[in-house]
Amino acid sequence: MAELSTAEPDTGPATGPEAGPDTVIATRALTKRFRGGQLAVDGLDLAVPAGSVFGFLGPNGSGKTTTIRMLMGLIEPTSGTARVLGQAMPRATRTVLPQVGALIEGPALYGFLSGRDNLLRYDSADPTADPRTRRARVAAALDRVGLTAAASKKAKAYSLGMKQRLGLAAALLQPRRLLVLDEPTNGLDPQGMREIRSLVRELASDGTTVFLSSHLLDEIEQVCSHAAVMARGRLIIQGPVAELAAGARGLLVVTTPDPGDAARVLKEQGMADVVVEEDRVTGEPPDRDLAEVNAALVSAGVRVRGFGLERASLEDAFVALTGEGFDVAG
Ligand SMILES: Nc1ncnc2c1ncn2[C@@H]1O[C@H](COP(=O)(O)OP(=O)(O)OP(=O)(O)O)[C@@H](O)[C@H]1O
Repeated sequence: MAELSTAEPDTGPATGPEAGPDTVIATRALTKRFRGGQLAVDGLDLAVPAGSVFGFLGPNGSGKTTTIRMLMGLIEPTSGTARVLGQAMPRATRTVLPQVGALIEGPALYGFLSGRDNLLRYDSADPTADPRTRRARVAAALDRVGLTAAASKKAKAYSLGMKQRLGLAAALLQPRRLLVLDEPTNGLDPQGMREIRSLVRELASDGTTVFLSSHLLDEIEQVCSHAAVMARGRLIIQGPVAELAAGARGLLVVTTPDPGDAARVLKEQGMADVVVEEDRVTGEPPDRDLAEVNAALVSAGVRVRGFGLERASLEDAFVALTGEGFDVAG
C-alpha cells in the first residue's frame, strides 16, 4: 500500500525483513508477563500483510486478547516491539488509533439509547471526528451493517448479533486502514455468525486490512486469507490459510462394503493410523504410488466404492504441529 511508505521512519528497533511497507502489523519478540508471573505472550513475531483478512487463531487462554491489547496500546509489553501501520506502539497510540477501527471484548453500549444515538454519542467523544458530517457518517455506518431499519430502537432491545453489528458500525464511523476485531462472533447464534462473517468479507473486499481473533478453526477457514496459530502464548505458524492447511498431509479415505479386509490390505501397503468406521477406512497415506495401493485392494478381492485423498484442514495442521487437539485450554 503506497500510503504506508509515507509513514514516519522507523524509530524503534528493527522489525525484520518480513516487516516491510506492506506489513500493517509487525511484532518482534513481543512478550507479556503479568504481575502474577503468568507468561501470556511469549516472543511473538507476527507479520500481517496489507489487504489481508488475517485470522488470529488459538484456543481460549492462548494469548490472543493480550496480544491485541498490546497492539492497541492498551497495555505495555514486558519486552519486544509492536508496530501498527508502520509506527511503534504504544508510543504512537494517538496517531495510529484514529486509523484503526477496533471491536474488543464486545461493544460498550448505552441500553437506554437508540442504536443511532449510541453512534452519535460515540462519535462526539472522538476528537478527530468532524461534527458537521456526524449525522451522515452515522447513517452510512448503520446502513453498512444493515441496521438502518432498527436505528431508532433502544440498544437494550437489540439481539446479541445486532449489538455486535452496532459495535462494528462504531468502528466504521471514519475511514479505517485496519479493523481489529476480537472474537467478533463469540456468543452469536449461527445466523448472527453468518451475518458478521459476510460483513467482514465485504469490508475486506474494499481493501481494508482486517485482523480478527477467533478460537473457531472453521471460521478462520471460511473468512480469512491468512492466519497465525497461537498455543500457550507462542506462535505455532503463520501464513496464507491455503498453505497452512496444505502443510498437513491429507487422509486417505477408502469406502468399501469390506472394511475389515480393506484395513488389513491397507496396513500391509504401509498405511498408518488406520481407522475403520462402518464402510469407511481412513489413515495416513502410505509413501508410495496410490494407484498401486488401489490395485492391491482390488486384487485382494476388496470391493472399492470410493478411494481418494481428503484435503487436510487447518485443524489437521494444528494437531500435526502441536500434537494436541484444538479444544485444549491454555
Ligand atoms: N490481567 C491479567 N493478569 C494475569 N493474567 C492474565 C491477565 N490477562 C490474561 N491473563 C492470562 O494470560 C493468558 C492469556 O490470556 P488471553 O486472554 O490473552 O488469552 P486469549 O487467547 O485471548 O483467550 P480468551 O479467548 O479466553 O480471551 C491466560 O492464561 C490468562 O489467564
